[in-house]
Amino acid sequence: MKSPGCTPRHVRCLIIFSLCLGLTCLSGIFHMKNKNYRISKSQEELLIPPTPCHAKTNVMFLKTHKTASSTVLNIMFRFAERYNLTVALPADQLFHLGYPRTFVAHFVEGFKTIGQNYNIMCNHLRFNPLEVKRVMAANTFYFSILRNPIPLLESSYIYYKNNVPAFRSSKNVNEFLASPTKYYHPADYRANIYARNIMWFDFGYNNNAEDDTQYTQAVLEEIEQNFHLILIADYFDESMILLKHALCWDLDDVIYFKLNSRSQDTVQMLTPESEEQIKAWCSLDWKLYLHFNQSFWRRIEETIGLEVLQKEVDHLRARQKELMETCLSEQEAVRKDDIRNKALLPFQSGAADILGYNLKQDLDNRTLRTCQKMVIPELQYTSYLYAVQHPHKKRKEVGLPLLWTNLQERSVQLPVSN
Ligand SMILES: Nc1ncnc2c1ncn2[C@@H]1O[C@H](COP(=O)(O)OS(=O)(=O)O)[C@@H](OP(=O)(O)O)[C@H]1O
Repeated sequence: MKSPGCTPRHVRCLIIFSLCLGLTCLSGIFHMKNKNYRISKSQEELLIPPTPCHAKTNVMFLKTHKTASSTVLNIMFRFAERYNLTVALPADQLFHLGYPRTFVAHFVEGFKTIGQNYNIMCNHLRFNPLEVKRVMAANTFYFSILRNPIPLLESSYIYYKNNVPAFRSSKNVNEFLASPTKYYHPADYRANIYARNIMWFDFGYNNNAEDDTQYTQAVLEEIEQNFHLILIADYFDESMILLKHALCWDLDDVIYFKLNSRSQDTVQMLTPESEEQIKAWCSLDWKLYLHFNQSFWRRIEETIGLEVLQKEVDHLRARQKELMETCLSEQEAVRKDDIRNKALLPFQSGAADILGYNLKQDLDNRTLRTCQKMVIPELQYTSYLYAVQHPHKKRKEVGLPLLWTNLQERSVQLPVSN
């Protein structure tokens, strides 16, 4: 017996409708492959399909100093190349966006013609939200990275030993910290920024301000409003996983080789007194770090959870190891004098021996290109991207041999030496 109103035409409609529904579900499943999905517990329990997310391509990274930020810049540049994105690069011969001057839009190459159409911004600058917003699209994701001020100050001391008056005039980092005001003179304010609360300064605030609770609280709140995410360099791998989720990127987008690190013999041991002194001398940075270290772990607990985090960190490390075995002659960074290809020599500064990498000799062209991008230091990569994006401008000079010729910059794949 047929149910009322169930004519052959209705049956055909029902079959067509079911087919469409099936196809829609199937296409959804294929589309989901290799993408990240935020699955909340309730969704899991109810077996509701997770909401897909789309990789964010408008991203601003505030590159703070001595915080593993060169490694992050390398990740950002590789991502920009992968998706053919426009990077807000420093104008003319500069390698930073006007630092230490407060950022203004015209520090960006091509701003007058390109306007508010840049996708990625990640070279050093002193943050100034209104001017950055003139360059970056309205839906831009803002993030930055902080490091424990104790190892950070030691790192700064060695790296800026010759440039910063307060460091130059002291014998070593412990002597400086025993009585910082003896070496840190207010008259040298500009040249001394790396010697006190450098992260506070990079975020655009006064690094010599009085540590007053109301003021610091207001600054922390403002940073929370301006940035979607603050990473912690001391938990770099965990940071990369959190970033990957926040941006809906693939794991391979956040695989990295550590860049801009020092040889162990150029690291000075801090005394316990010096460590305590840093917390007081750089109390603004100390507060900044404590606050965002706490929110970093809270964010992990509220989003991916510690268990998933650990699994993904393990994946990241396994993939990194695999890539190191593919790319590198030695399975680690080497001292500056041991870097064979001088085109891959990182910028050297102060009393630090900044390490770099040697690539394997017999890599095929495609692998070689991938490996070169993993190890190319910040200045060389900035100069290269600038030449690609602004072919009619004079190339930024690094003073080292070129890794890629001009032809290759126009994406012509030719055999290259490593
Ligand atoms: N992945 C990862 N994890 C942890 N730490 C890392 C990582 N990558 C770089 N580094 C360390 O960061 C220091 C360099 O920081 P920056 O690249 O920000 O320096 S710079 O301001 O751009 O010159 C430098 O610290 P020091 O070696 O203590 O000087 C690097 O060793």
